[in-house]
Parts: sequence; structure tokens; C-alpha cells
Amino acid sequence: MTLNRGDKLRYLDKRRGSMPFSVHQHLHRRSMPVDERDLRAALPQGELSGLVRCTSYSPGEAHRESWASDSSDSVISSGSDSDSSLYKVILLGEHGVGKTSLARIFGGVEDCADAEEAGEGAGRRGAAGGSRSPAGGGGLPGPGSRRSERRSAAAPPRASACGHPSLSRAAGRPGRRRVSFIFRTFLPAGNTYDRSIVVDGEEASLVVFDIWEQDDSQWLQNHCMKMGDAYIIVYSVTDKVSFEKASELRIQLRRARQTEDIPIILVGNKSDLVRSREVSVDEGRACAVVFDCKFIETSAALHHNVKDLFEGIVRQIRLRKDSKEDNARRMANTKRRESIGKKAKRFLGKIVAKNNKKMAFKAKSKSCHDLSVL
Ligand SMILES: Nc1nc2c(ncn2[C@@H]2O[C@H](COP(=O)(O)OP(=O)(O)OP(=O)(O)O)[C@@H](O)[C@H]2O)c(=O)[nH]1
Repeated sequence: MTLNRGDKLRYLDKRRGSMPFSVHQHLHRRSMPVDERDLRAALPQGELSGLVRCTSYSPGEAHRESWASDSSDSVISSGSDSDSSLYKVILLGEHGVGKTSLARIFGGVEDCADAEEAGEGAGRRGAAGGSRSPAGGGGLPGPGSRRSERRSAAAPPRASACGHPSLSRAAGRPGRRRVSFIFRTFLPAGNTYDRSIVVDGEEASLVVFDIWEQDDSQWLQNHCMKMGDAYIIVYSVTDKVSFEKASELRIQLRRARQTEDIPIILVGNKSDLVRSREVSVDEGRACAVVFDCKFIETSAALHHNVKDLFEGIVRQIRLRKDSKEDNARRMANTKRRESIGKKAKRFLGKIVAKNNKKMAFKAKSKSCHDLSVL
């Protein structure tokens, strides 16, 4: 019997229970601009994971090779469908500080042309694109420059591997290569980057949201402040205003998440632009100590510390999770067993700790750049 089109549709409606669904109807990976409507649609169900299971690029599979690091237990790969924890990381910061550049490196979609431009053009442009620094001084040529650029054997003809020294070293090893592509046009301005990374031998899925717009609606800003499991506040070391803005963002975040201990890393980006620097490392570190967050300087142009940053955010999330669980367990145990003597000791301990605030401040300033401790 021949079915006409209408019959076929009706037939599909009445499919038997044993008939498998078409897989392709549900598979959906695409570059994903996130606008308010998307978020509004996604948030009421409280299910952001549905929204973010996307990657920033899909044509071809080569880009999905792992982002390899030298450390054997720390490999960044993409597109894993394993059921490891999914963490939402929000990038905050002024215009032009390098949020997108950092996110794209994380997503494995960094643009070598940008890196070359930044490296080679740093001297001509001073503070690179968007930075408000009036300084016209030169910067250092970056490893994004031709000197260190390498072509990966695995890359298709138009792809080229950017040359971060440590990552390039891994490029020669089988199964440990980093491939990057030039496809500026595929990515919309606001985006999410979803990758699985193995840190300290354990996999975690990160969804990095590069959707923050300083002048955007209050609604979206509020949601950005509320939906993250962790935050990366970026400023440019060549732009004092962006540094001040970072402090404001930290305050805003504290207000929005008053009772929560969320991991926050303050990032001084564009550290390659040495001659146009307006914010010193010490200023960045001091700010992190005051605002009780971690601190790292990066250069998206040189890919310097970018891997450490994203691994650090995973470690910070895990440390909090672990300490929460430990605390709950310890509290339950101590409440059950604690003698009066022990209670008194704990009380005195708290008083001593208060008096030792100065010491604590010193200890913090020492550890604020160590992203693997609380
Ligand atoms: N020299 C140098 N330039 C950088 C670095 N990171 C980003 N840039 C350049 O700075 C400019 C702005 O970078 P983006 O990544 O678009 O900054 P953004 O914070 O996402 O900016 P908005 O999208 O406007 O919020 C671009 O021209 C980048 O190439 C860096 O580490 N060093």
C-alpha cells in the first residue's frame, strides 16, 4: 500500500511503542547567542543545563580535540557527554578587557589572527582594542606572533595551532594536541562555551557564559549575578577604569549572593602589554585580598595562565563543595559528642581568631594567587 504524505504524517503520529525515535530530531548543537528570551525561557524551570548543552562551534570535528596541558592529570577536552558535575561560570567585566578572548580560548575556538594582531600590534596600539588606556606605549610581541606559531599535523589546511609554549610542547605527542581555528564569523557576540575538563584526575563540565554586557538590561544583569556557580571578574591591566569597575562588580556580586560563599577569581588580563600597564600586580592582589577572592594575571594573547584560570575555577568550586560537606559532617559529629571543655575551647578559638585578623589578612594575601587552596 502506498501512503500519501498526509497518511505518512498520521502514521508517524500513531507510531508503535516499540518504534525507536529518530535521534536526529533531538540532537542540537550550535553556536548559541543567548539573549533575554532564551534565558527567560530557560530559567523558570531552573534548568540551565538544558540551555547550555551547546558548544560554540560545530562544523567539523577536529576542533573538538582535547586542549592538552603538560600535566598528565589535567587535560581539557570538549563535548564529553559524561555525567560529571556541570558548573556554570559567568564572566564579568568592562568592555574590551578580554572576556570573549578568554572564553574563546577555553572553548577551543581562539582566533590566531587575534593573537598575532595582539602580539605584533601591541606596540603600535598600546592598550589593545577597546581598552580605554590613553597610553600609546608598546607592548611585548606575543607568542601569538609568527615566531612561535605552529601548524598542527591534525589540523585541516585552514586551521592553525596557536603557539602557547607549554601547549605547543604537548602538540607533538599523540592524543595531546591543541588545535585552533580561524572562524571569527561563526561566533555571535554573546556566547556560551561548554567543555569538559579533567582536573586532578576528575572530570568536570564547565559552561562559560560570556553574556555580560555592562549596559544591558537590569533583568539580565541580575540573572547573571544569581545564576553562576562561580565568577570570573576580568579587568585589563592596561585600564585603571576597568580595574575600578571590577571592584564595583565584586560589591554587586556580594550584595546579590550575600549568604553564599561562591568562588570568584579576579583576573588581570592583557599582562603581555607591559609598557601600557596601569594596574600593578600588587594592586590586583591587594584588591583580591580586600574582596576575599582569588587573583591571577592572564594574557589571552599569549595564552598565559588561561588554562590555570579555568582549572583554578574548578578547584575553587570543588574545595567549597568539599568543605561544605566536611563542615556538615563535622558539625553533626561534634554536636553529638562535644564535651563542655571542647565547646569552651572552640569558643576561645573564635575569639583568638578575631584578634588575629591581621595575621589572617597576611596569610590571605599570600594565598590569594594560589587557586588550588581555599
Ligand atoms: N594584547 C592583548 N590584547 C588582548 C588580550 N585579551 C584581549 N585582547 C584584545 O582586546 C580586545 C577586546 O577583547 P575582547 O575579548 O573582545 O574583550 P571583551 O571583554 O569580551 O569585550 P566586550 O565584548 O566589549 O565586553 C580584542 O582586540 C582582543 O584581541 C590580551 O591578553 N592581550
